[in-house]
Amino acid sequence: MLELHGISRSFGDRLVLDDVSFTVGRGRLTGFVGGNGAGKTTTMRIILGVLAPHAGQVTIDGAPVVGGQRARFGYMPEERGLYPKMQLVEHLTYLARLHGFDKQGATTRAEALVERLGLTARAKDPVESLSLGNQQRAQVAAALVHDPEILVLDEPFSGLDPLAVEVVQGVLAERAAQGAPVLFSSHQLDVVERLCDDLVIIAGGEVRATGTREELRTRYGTARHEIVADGDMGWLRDVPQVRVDELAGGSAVFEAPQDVAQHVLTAALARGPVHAFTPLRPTLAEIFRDVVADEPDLEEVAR
Ligand SMILES: Nc1ncnc2c1ncn2[C@@H]1O[C@H](COP(=O)(O)OP(=O)(O)OP(=O)(O)O)[C@@H](O)[C@H]1O
Repeated sequence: MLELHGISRSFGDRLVLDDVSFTVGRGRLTGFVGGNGAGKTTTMRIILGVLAPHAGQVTIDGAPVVGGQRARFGYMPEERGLYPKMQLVEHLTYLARLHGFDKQGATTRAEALVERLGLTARAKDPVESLSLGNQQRAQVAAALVHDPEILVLDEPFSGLDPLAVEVVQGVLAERAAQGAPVLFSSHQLDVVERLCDDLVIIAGGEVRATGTREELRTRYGTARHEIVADGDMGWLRDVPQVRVDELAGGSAVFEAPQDVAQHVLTAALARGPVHAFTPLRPTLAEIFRDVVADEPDLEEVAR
C-alpha cells in the first residue's frame, strides 16, 4: 500500500501542506477531494517525487520511495504533457518503449489501451487534433501504458463527457481490482461518490477526513429525515431544533438531532397516519460542505 506519513511542504513562508498523512490501500480506489488550492496537486507531486517534502515521507508497503522508482507509478499530471504533433498510438508506443517494453510489446499495449479508452478511430491522429475530452482519455492511456503498480491521477475526469467518464471509471476500477492502489483527485463529487472505496478530504493543506465512503457518511452526515404524512406538515417549522429543508403539503425533509426526529415522528403520528419516515444518507457534496465549512481560501489569506 501507498502511505503518506506527516508530509509538510511550504512555498516561501507559506505552509501549503501541514502534516498530511493517509493511506491508499492495494485494490482501493481512493478519491482525493478538496477545494481549489487545498493542496491536492502538491501532495501528488510529492508522492511522485517530482517535489520534495520539507517533512515526512512516502512509503510503498512500508519502504520509503526513493529515486528511480518513478516507473512504479502511473501519473497523470494536472498539466497535461503529451507531444502535440505525435500520432496517438505512436506516442503511446514511444512512452511504453521509454519504460523498457520491446517494440512489439509496446505496440500491443498502446493499441490495447487505445481500444479500451474508445480512441480506436483516432489512433493515427496527431494528439493536438484530438478534442479536449479525447486528449484527456489519451492522458489516461499514457499513465497506464507501462503497466504501473500504483496510479496517481490528477483530475482524470475533468472535461470528460458522461460516456468518457464511464470508460475511465471502468479502467480505474479494473486496475484497482487487479490490486493497484489508485489515488485520483476530482472536483466532480458525484463521480467520486460513485467510484470510490475510500476518501481523503483535504482543506487548507490539512487532511480533514479520511475513511471509507460509508464511514464518512455515518460520521459526518447531518441527521436528515424525510417524512410523508396525511396532513399538512407545516407545523414542523415551529418545532425547536428542526430545520425544514423541503416542504410540500404532507411531505417534508428536515434536519434535526436523532431524539428530536423521533419526537417529530411521534407528533406526526398523533396527528394522523404517517406513510413514510426515512433517514436520508448524506451525499458526498453535503459531507464535503460539512467538513470544509468556513475554510478560508489559502490564496486569499496569502494576499
Ligand atoms: N510552485 C509553487 N510555488 C508557490 N506556490 C505554490 C506552488 N505550487 C502550489 N502552490 C500553492 O500551494 C497551494 C496548493 O496548491 P495545489 O495546486 O496543490 O492545490 P490543489 O488542491 O491541487 O488545487 P486545484 O484544485 O485548484 O488544482 C496553493 O495555494 C498554490 O498556490
